[in-house]
Amino acid sequence: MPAFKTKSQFKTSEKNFLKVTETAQKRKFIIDFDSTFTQVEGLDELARIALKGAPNQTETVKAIKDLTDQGMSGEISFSEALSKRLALLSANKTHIEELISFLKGKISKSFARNEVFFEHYADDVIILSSGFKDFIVPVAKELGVKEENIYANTFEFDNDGNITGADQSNPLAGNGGKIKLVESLNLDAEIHVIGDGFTDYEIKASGLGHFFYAFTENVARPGVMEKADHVVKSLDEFLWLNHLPRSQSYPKSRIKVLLLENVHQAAVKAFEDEGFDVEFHKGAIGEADLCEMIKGVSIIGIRSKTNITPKVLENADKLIAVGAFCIGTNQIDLEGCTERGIAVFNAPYSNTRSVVELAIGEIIMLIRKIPSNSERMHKGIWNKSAKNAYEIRGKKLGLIGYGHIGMQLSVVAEALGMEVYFYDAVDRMPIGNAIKCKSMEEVFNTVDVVSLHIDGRPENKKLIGKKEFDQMKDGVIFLNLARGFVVEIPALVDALKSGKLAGAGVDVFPKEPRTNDDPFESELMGLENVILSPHVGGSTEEAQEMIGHYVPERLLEYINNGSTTGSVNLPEVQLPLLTDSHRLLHIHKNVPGIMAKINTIFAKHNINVRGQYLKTNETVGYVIVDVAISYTPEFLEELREIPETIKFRKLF
Ligand SMILES: NC(=O)C1=CN([C@@H]2O[C@H](COP(=O)(O)OP(=O)(O)OC[C@H]3O[C@@H](n4cnc5c(N)ncnc54)[C@H](O)[C@@H]3O)[C@@H](O)[C@H]2O)C=CC1
Ligand SMILES: O=C(O)C(=O)COP(=O)(O)O
Repeated sequence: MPAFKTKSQFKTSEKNFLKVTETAQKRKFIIDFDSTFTQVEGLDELARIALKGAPNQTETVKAIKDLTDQGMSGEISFSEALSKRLALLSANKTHIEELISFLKGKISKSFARNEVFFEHYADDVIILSSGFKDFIVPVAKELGVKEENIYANTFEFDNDGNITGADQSNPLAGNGGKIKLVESLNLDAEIHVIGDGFTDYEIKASGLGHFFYAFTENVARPGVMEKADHVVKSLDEFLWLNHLPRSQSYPKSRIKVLLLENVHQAAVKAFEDEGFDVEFHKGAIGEADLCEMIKGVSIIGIRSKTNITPKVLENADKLIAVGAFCIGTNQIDLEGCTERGIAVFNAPYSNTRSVVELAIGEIIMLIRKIPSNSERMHKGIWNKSAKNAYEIRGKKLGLIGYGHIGMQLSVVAEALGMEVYFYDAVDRMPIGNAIKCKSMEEVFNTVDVVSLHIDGRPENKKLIGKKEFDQMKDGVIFLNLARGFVVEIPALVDALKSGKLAGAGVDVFPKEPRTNDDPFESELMGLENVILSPHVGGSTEEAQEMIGHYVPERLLEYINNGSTTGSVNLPEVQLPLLTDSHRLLHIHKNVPGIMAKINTIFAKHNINVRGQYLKTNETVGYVIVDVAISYTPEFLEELREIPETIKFRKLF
């Protein structure tokens, strides 16, 4: 679904609503072009294009960029920066054509998504730039800016179409150009100036502008930011601050997303592309630090090693959603999240295949005694022998836990000629030729290889100990790629040392290092025919990339549209896209009478309901109502004040 509304989705009634909120005072919006309307500086890019392939390209482009920065930050005068830059450029008209098509793809993201503002205020938006009309006009017109409202320099060319300089009669070619130009416009309005440079601030400083907004989506210049009335990370923030037509009900650049444990960059991009304020960390974060870091965060993305504990939740003053970029959610206080109306999502299938492949690989390696052979070889010992080395064909594989991973492993193992037996706490239908067992003990008594694929629910703590190992046949291969705490490590060590187990593959541990810089310790270290791996069952490029797309999609659907598809703790609702209405999302305690209270408020305020959806689970109810836009703040307040309300959001 689109993350923001396009012009056509922004219906008349919504525009009318926004009109009402306008102030009586006429406003004009003076907007800078380079690094504000577009993500880049036009002249720098022109230099890059014109000097492509030239021997001195890198140095010249850098020199031009340095001059741009010096001019923008006020270190040297504007006219000095401009004339020096033009002297370094060896550009002509064909380069300008290339630049225009490049710049059309580099319109700042928050500008591109707010076409509705430019359309609505076409008469009041002024582009004021020390750049050049030759490339600014075709780009700014893309969003509906009127050509007559674009003020900028113009190039001068020689007969061959080469740029020779700037039209010096234009006030914008000299120092203080922007001020002179605004003065000449005689604007009788409240002037709002948006830009990233010192010359933009100077309009306000000269007394001609009323407000200056330092725009930092593309470049943040501290010297300019400290002069600003407001620092805005996106145009959305500017529009929100001024109650102007916009595509985001609340600016995403004010919504903090904290991504931990090196989640795939696709996830970072998904949130950044929509303008969220993203913070990324490679490692997991411990409880004490997370209690601080979580403050002000609306969305957190974690993997298996960051614990969202009750204490963390106590500090999560703004948290709306948790994304587990993995399968397991045992690291999250799900109950606490539900009670607080925080939606939790995971990636239930994306790394299944990766775990299965690792399990198959380990079974073959262990049954052939490759780990111990390999270790000896590294010490120079050659010990060629078939003794106690077997094929997996015809061997019996026992699966404890026959969920997504267990089932897929079952299919692949059968394809390799293994017989599969399984036990699951839930009555699961066998796939292929797998044989369902009534207990773990029945599996243990039967099979040659035991592999655990249960989830990490608290009841599974120490599920496998001495008693269970004793129930297994002698010489069994044992795998744990599920969760470390489900196995009693001392009992596993004893079973390996005594020869009860012929080998083991262990990917998960009761205590795992939080980052790659922390040491790993385990009693399993140094044991014969044991494969230890650093919890990499799901760590493949394929799985991580898939997860990096899948989880943000779920989170964004929830944030943007209210859908809870795939949530592991909130009632699942798949909602239609929101058009021509406002959407109210109300999460409440699931107690009798709550819907009556909600409906009474709707009736009292005579609200025109366009769609209503309700789903409950044991703890909470989630009601979504699409309403016509003509409601009052008092109506919203009354809904919010229903005592059973847990969370209330409004989307448009
Ligand atoms: N090593 C790694 O990197 C990875 C580890 N995992 C772990 O694997 C687990 C399983 O993943 P999926 O198969 O996708 O989950 P799933 O939820 O589809 O399957 C788990 C199955 O275990 C069963 N189960 C739970 N406790 C049981 C018990 N005591 N006895 C018998 N059956 C029991 C459940 O009924 C369910 O059918 C995850 O929860 C996660 O902890 C998952 C992905 C990667
Ligand atoms: O998916 C799971 O549950 C896993 O155990 C994988 O965890 P990870 O993403 O590697 O921290």
